[in-house]
Amino acid sequence: MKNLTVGLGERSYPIVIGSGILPDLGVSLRAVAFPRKVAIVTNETVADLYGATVLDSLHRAGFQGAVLKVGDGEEFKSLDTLNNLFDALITQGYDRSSGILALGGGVIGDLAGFAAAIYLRGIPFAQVPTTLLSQVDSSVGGKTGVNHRLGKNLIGAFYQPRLVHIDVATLATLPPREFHAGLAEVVKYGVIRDADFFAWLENEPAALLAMDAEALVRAVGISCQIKADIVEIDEKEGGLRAILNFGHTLGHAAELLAGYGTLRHGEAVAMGMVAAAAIAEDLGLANARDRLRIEELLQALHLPVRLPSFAPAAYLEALARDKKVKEGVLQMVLNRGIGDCEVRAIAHPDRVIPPILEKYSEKASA
Ligand SMILES: O=C(O)C(=O)C[C@@H](O)[C@H](O)[C@H](O)COP(=O)(O)O
Ligand SMILES: [Zn+2]
Repeated sequence: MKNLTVGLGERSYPIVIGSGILPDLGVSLRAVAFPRKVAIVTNETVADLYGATVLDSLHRAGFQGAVLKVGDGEEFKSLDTLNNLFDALITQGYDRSSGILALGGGVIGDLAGFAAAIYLRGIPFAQVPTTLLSQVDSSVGGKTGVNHRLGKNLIGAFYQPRLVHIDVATLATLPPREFHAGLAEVVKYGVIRDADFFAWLENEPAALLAMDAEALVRAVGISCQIKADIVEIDEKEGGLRAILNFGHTLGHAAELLAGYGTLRHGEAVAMGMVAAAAIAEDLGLANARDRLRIEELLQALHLPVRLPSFAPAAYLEALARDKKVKEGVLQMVLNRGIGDCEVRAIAHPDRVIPPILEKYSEKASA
């Protein structure tokens, strides 16, 4: 078991990581003085798998929990779903002395976190992520929100949870595609911040793919520690935090163009990382070997490495709405070799992106 802290002064919170620790959730909530009345936001699938364990753990620790279900899938990360959730919270009498607990993957965490941020102007919130992607990434750092039809995560708030409680044993019930998608964000941490971690991933794909508990706790722990270190320095993405967006610039565009729910977020990030590494290679920040190591590791982890073949103009239009655009100029996170990165202004995406799509999209490899 690992205990980490995201140090944000009065808003600091623990990340508890272990295998088989879901029944201890109530104890963790008690330790952070979480409100007694808890709305457990989840979906049908996760409720069937873990609802009873969570309710039992909460009751044993003296909490009063009730399950509120939302739809399953990225297409439900919307203002409509949020509104339905507010209907339930209001009609079921959740007040300022209540808390919201997100039980599920990234969609649930982002949606429930945003609900907690704005319901009654903010009530306490806890993250109990059950997918790899949410365990290593979205449950930590306080990015909450929903998608807009014109772009991903365009509506949201920074709102930190009081607790992140991670049981890697929940990953056993994930569909393989979902598990593999989460590994993309794990690889991301190695590329942007930790060459040794990247090398360990290259050596241990089998242990990870076999969901060895020790390997999982290690991978989730290192990922969360890297993320916590970055968030502590730059909570609201004024600068450094943008590096967590490595692979996301083209990745978000691909998700949007394919239609939300078609690509898993991690799959799109995997494709986007290879494309970003190719741009880094063209600019002399990294070499072909670095790009190949990233590509080979992603493939070993069963991830796709070529972007879907949409018209370059469609990609450019989506990129123009990227949240990292500053005064009209696209900013991309590019790797400096392996284990380091920087944010670069791309003054002429119309010159940089089409040749990359030419080489790193599905059409190119057909
Ligand atoms: O926490 C962050 O900061 C990240 O950028 C992590 C990303 O992996 C994650 O996908 C995040 O939701 C992207 O946020 P966005 O602001 O680029 O939409
Ligand atoms: Zn991401």
